[in-house]
Amino acid sequence: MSENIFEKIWRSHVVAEVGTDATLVLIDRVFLHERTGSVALKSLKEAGRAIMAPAHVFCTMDHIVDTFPGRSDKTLMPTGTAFITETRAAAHEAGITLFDLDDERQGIVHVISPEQGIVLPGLTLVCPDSHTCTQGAFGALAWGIGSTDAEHALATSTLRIKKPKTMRITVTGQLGEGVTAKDLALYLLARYSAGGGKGHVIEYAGPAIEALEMEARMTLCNMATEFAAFSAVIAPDDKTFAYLKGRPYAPKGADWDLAVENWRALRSDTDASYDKDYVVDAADVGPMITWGTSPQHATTIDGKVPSFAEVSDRDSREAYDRAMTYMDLVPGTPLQDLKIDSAFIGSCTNSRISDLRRAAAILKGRKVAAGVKAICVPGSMAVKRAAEAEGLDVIFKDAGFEWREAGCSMCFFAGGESMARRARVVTSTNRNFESRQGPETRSHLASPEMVAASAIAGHLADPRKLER
Ligand SMILES: CC(C)[C@H](C(=O)O)[C@@H](O)C(=O)O
Ligand code: SF4
Repeated sequence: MSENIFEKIWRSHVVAEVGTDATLVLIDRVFLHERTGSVALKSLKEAGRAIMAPAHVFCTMDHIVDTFPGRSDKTLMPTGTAFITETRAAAHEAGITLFDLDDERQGIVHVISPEQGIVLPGLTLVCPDSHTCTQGAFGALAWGIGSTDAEHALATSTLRIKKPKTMRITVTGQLGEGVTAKDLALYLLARYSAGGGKGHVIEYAGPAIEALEMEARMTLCNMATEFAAFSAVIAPDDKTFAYLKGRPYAPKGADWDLAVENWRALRSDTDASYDKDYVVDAADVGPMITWGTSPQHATTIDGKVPSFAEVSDRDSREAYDRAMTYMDLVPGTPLQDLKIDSAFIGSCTNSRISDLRRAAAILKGRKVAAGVKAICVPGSMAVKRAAEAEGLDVIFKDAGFEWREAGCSMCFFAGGESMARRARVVTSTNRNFESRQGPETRSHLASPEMVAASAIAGHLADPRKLER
């Protein structure tokens, strides 16, 4: 019987069918962070349970840690220190691998897991964090869970879940010059709505996906969460293997050769079927920006703030009006007329070395507009070091950007770091909810190059139009 890639991974992980609507599946890797992982470790201990496979459990400090140079266990978040110190103590006691604040491998969980070769094709990986789907870019089944499920996974190396449905999005042709994976993600959200992937594992396929480098594939898979999907997956290929080869936790020697041989079979059969099957032409995708408070509120940068009539097929009048008031917008305003207060480059969506390189190419020899607060937070300390080795930090700093230590930072106000009240922020992150980046902040999601171009212009701007 023909199978798609999800079904192949699923089949090889089924332990037992439990009841009519749930399956017990084997969990190969668990990743934790100090915000939610600490909760799981604590209650596991209180229940008197041990971790089944500590060698396959990893933990990082990313959400609550500050990203200022010279940071310590003290945090801007008033109760943050306890999360850090308790996670550290619990991780040591449990014998799991911890990427602590002073560890050169520290960074955002979904950035460092691939960097370290912890996620591998065909594995199941869970983390109590919604953007775990990022790691599906490697042909793994990786998904976000709650802290209680994390406890179950830690104690038993299994999870009881309902089998998700499948959806394929085939992207034909090639993305245009200056159009990125982030633009594709926002385009799909605008086209199919933020609920479009609900309950499904999305397989991204087709020539435009095959052409994406691994870091771009991660950006695309990252935003499956905004799509309400269970997860996303991309079949592994030579780019995947080249990325993983030699990574610390990837197999070595003969084991590597055998692994690659097996991984090559991890592709959907040509006659595989899906619950939903969409085809998109890459030529239809342009540089995107969000205008509202849902990731589906996206349009091309040369567009205008839409009228209700233009979005009424997916937004209620109430949601639209609320977004317009919150974002302080007037329908019909060209998006490029919107002045910004802040620019942020970072997060598990767009903080890897290729993201920083593309932003730096725009910033080189230019200055951030007067009055704009601009911040770059590399996704990991490894990304930070790589960027510094290439002199990217100097380009960012010369342009007027702050250059930070790795972490989630201002992707996530709840971690303690914040933009100014009501600031209009152009941001390379994935969530534009109310107050996501600080009290009453107005976030516009975009690619790193659009964030850079907007920081220079002082208003939302098309990176392709900057004069050289
Ligand atoms: C703190 C964590 C549970 C949360 C998530 O799961 O998404 C965070 O990473 C976020 O992006 O809001
Ligand atoms: S960078 Fe943002 S979206 Fe990603 S894990 Fe951290 S808080 Fe969540």
